[in-house]
Amino acid sequence: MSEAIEVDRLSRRYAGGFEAVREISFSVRRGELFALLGTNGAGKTSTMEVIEGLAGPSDGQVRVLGHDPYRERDVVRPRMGIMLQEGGFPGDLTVRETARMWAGTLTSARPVDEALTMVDLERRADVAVKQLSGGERRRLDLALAVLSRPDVLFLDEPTTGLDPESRHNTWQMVRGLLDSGTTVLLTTHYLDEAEELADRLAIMHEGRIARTGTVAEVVAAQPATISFDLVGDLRRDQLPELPGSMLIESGERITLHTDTLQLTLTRLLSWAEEAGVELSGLSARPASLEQVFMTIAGASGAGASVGSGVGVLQEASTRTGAGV
Ligand SMILES: Nc1ncnc2c1ncn2[C@@H]1O[C@H](COP(=O)(O)OP(=O)(O)OP(=O)(O)O)[C@@H](O)[C@H]1O
Repeated sequence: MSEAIEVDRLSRRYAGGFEAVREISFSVRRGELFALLGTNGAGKTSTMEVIEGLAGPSDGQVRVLGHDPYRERDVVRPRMGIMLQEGGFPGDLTVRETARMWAGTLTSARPVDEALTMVDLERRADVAVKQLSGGERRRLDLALAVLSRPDVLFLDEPTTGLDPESRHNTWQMVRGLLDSGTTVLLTTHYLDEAEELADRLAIMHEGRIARTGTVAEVVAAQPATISFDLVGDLRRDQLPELPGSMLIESGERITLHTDTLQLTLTRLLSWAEEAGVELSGLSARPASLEQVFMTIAGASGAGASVGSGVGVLQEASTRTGAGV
């Protein structure tokens, strides 16, 4: 069996009938890091809780390592490591005492000092938890999550509050765990973190999965951007027809969104060469994960459907060759 986590048409409704998760499906292969991204309130935590076996699904099915994580929690829980957003441990215990206490609940924990070293907390082992900084607490939460040598590790916003060096150290540690075969399900608000770590990802919005795939696949579905300035004698109505691209004029700046970056750029540059025009401030770049995210987040605000890709932009623009 190569799938560590299988989510099949999962829905979760809260008391009162609000549907926080709406028929989502995805799977996570063994040894893979899958990132769950989304706007605030998109349903990431509601989804994670069901996969972790903390709540049952309202509809649909979840399997973790081939088992139902809610009904067969006794079987699945020992093989999971869960890093919660708030660890909630007593502040008067030291870091080492806290880790020892947690290790005492596990059947085959790794040595406490090894776990503290993994998260760079060994020098803080004798400090009371209440004296730790926010970032150090986060790292303690992570140490506790890996104490059981889990097959499946759940990381809920693991680097929130960490300084850049600690973030990079955490990423290194997660890569090490992946190399040793651990499967990781990550939620994060940092898109660079997903770009760094995720083999595949899903972007959730309003309870549904709006996009899923590798970072490259998700980004490829989003139009690329070409921009330049209208300066000197150059006017918008002189520009050539560029089929399949969408033009936005903002002051002197012209921005083109296109699904065919190479073709559109070639046509634009050929025209500029023939016409003897210098395209001042020219830049051409593929879409970023951030643009995909913003399109999804903005789509609902503009009344466009998620998945239409450029719904928001279309309202404020025209297509080249049709009215320019
Ligand atoms: N116990 C609950 N009862 C009712 N509604 C809830 C409950 N918990 C969460 N919700 C609602 O479900 C929706 C999804 O919340 P959830 O916490 O899963 O989102 P999220 O993607 O994790 O958000 P964030 O990024 O802000 O943590 C939100 O509208 C939230 O208000």
